[in-house]
Amino acid sequence: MDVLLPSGIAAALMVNLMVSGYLVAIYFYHEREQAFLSWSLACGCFVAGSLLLLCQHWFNISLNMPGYTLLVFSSYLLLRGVTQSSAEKDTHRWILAYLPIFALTALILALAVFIGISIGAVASLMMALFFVITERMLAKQQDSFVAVVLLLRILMVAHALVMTLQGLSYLLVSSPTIATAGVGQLALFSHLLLTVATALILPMFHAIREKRKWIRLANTDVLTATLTRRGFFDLAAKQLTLPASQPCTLLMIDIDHFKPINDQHGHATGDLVLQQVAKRIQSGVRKSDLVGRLGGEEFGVLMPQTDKREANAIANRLLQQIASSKFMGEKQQISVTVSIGAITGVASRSGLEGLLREADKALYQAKSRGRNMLQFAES
Ligand SMILES: Nc1nc2c(ncn2[C@@H]2O[C@H](COP(=O)(O)OP(=O)(O)OP(=O)(O)O)[C@@H](O)[C@H]2O)c(=O)[nH]1
Repeated sequence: MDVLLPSGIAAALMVNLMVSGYLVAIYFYHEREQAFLSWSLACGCFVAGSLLLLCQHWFNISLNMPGYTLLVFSSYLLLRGVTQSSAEKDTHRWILAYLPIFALTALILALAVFIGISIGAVASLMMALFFVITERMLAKQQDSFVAVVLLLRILMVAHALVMTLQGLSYLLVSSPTIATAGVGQLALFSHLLLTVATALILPMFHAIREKRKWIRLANTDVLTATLTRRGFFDLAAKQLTLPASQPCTLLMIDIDHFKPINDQHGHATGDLVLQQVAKRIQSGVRKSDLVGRLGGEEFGVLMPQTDKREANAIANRLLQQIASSKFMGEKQQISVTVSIGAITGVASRSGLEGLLREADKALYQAKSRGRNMLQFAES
């Protein structure tokens, strides 16, 4: 055991140093994405903490406090990297955000020493807690179904269990035994596995998230936060591959006499009205319906599993809600109406192009019949 543990530690330290360098390289390559710096620092802190704990045996001085503080802090940094990677934008300057946790960790460990509890036990249990929280953070994310993330979550849970076991063994066994040394080796092996898997998986996990974020941004209209024309077409085409018997309805909604609003009140007021009408449309349909801005003041709504009767009720309610609302312009309140062209078809049989053509014709009829009305296309 005595021979195995130091060589195991040496291997763990070297792997951690290499992974730390690898992650810091990715940090610079990814335009200083904070998550990679946190993960790199996590490995660095693990190495520094372990070295301090080893040094105290060689130089016969107590370095338990800084050593264990760094080890606990390294597991916090892993968690921090996961939250940074899932946030749209990390607003904290990292050094300021990290300091309180570092100080708190040191304080808790000092308290443990003060009341005579094993510092190794408290540190191990705190690390287990951070691994559990990290696993929970990963589970909450939309991408949790990705196999690689699932593997990472399993490793987090396994490592949390090993750290808990180590913490309990420190608590229950007062002097080192073969059993505690065995748990120590298990913890080291588990840590190595986690570090290597983390180094392999986290960049991939981050790349998947980034790709999804960019796709979402590319598909979202900046002004109205509805889908862009392209996003609407992409998602609608997917929706229309539903089972053959499912009815679906497409609405084309166009604001009436929008040009005079721009001309009289200015483009900024026109933009405000567009935003508010878009919000009204979104809140008037189900979350599962697709709402997109197909042109300047024209919106498309695809409602899966919606027959003509239901669509009629929804569209008429939208007409009535918009006509009775006052929309805030730059200086005054504005009233607008919309015209709606609609078509109900059978999902898999109706191509999107065909539905759009028919709904557009119906919209044209609604406009020419006087506006502020709903017109269904003959299906
Ligand atoms: N403020 C603002 N105006 C826009 C935007 N996109 C398009 N428009 C304006 O929307 C107006 C559309 O005018 P038209 O197509 O003539 O239609 P309309 O005046 O609404 O008349 P009808 O549709 O026939 O009732 C044009 O003046 C465009 O400049 C935008 O993003 N913001």
